[in-house]
Amino acid sequence: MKVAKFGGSSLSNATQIKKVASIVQNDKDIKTIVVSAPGKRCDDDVKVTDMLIALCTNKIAGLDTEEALTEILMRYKSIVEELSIDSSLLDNFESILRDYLNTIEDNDYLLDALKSRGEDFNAQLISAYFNSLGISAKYVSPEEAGIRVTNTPANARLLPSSYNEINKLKDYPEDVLVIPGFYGIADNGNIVTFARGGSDITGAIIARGIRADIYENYTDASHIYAAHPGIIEEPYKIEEITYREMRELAYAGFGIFHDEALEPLYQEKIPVMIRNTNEPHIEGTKIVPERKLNPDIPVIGFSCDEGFTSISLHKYLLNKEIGFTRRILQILEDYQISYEHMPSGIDDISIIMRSNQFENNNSLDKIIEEIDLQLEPEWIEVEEDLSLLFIVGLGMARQVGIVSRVTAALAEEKVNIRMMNQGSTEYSMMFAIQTNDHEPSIRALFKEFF
Ligand SMILES: Nc1ncnc2c1ncn2[C@@H]1O[C@H](COP(=O)(O)OP(=O)(O)O)[C@@H](O)[C@H]1O
Ligand SMILES: N[C@@H](CC(=O)OP(=O)(O)O)C(=O)O
Repeated sequence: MKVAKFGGSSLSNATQIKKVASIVQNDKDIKTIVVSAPGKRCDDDVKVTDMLIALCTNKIAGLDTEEALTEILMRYKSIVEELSIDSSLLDNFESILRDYLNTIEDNDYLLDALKSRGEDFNAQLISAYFNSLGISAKYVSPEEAGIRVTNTPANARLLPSSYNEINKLKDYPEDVLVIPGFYGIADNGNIVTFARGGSDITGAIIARGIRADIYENYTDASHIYAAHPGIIEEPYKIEEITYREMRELAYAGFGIFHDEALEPLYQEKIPVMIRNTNEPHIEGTKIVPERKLNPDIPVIGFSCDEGFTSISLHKYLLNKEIGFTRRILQILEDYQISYEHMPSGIDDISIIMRSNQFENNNSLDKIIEEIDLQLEPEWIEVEEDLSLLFIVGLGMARQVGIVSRVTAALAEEKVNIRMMNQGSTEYSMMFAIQTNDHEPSIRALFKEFF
């Protein structure tokens, strides 16, 4: 039994939805599908999720919402008309959006409720379309499926007790269940979304809950490649990759699969196939607990993510000062900031954080002030335009000379390594670099290792 998740690129218009129907018709093992909101139809298009966010932003700013609302409804109208399904669905979509805009007072919950409709409306219309083709399908809302989550807007976490309820989906008599991705229901009834790209998370949760044999993640790429295909023209196709390797790469830039989606699958050892809706005959990349193919190649992929800020501080005899790190972390906690890495030397320490946490507030300045006041360092330096580069591969463990190959390749491109980190498991190395070195670094490493 399979769970298949179709991403926004696979559902961007009626033509794409027809391809999805054909995949489902040709594979009787697919019993449940999880769907995203319509994605971009071309490079300069806008995802429905982003249109819904814009609608909410206008509402909160007290601006006119009619134009944004109409544009969203037009996206669905064009799909409904081309698929020749009952157009009364559209009236229902409109009244739901209007109802949310008029009744939800808290801005964070309004945003999540509106965002969730992208996937919810798509699931309803896809289910209707499947039935019109003679596929016995049922739309199942996350509430009915039992996806219970924490009451943390835009950052839902599944309540583990949900799995028992989700398991009951196996008993539905229909051939295919169609479940909207990206959100769950909090105990007080609020709609709460996962992080952006979170339909992968719903897919993984459903796969785990019903103990699927395989979780297929359909997108617009036939494989996971060793480096971002937008940077390397003909990247190496990965046939098999382990959960651990994928976790590291997905964390920093491999946007093809959400890093939070691996955890539920890893727990039940459910293999993941990355497949292409436009080329369903290609088998794609398999994410597995242990890989049998190419166990000895040292590096399996490189990823790089932009948007990091570091605070570095220096103080003579810092290493002797008991509680120094704890006090820094306490300051971060006071401002609700999470950190990603903390490279250190005997007299200096750096804290690397995602910069988007400082958007729309001046907490970075306040944190620096607070550190200065409480810890009295000799100097503090802030860098706001950092990227984190990851070199990943289980085969790197116990191999001598990998770091020197990496640093030599980066040196040749005149990339200045600002900080570096390697965990004791030796399957991942992190280098902090300046953002304008992102693409040259990936190209240099690809040339060195593939
Ligand atoms: N290493 C990689 N291998 C393949 N695709 C990648 C990689 N890194 C990033 N991508 C990008 O991920 C995209 C698919 O993810 P996404 O746009 O979220 O798809 P969907 O809308 O189907 O969920 C691909 O089009 C590709 O540009
Ligand atoms: N639609 C949501 C969730 C999602 O997973 O989308 P996609 O499959 O297009 O990455 C978003 O844009 O964040």
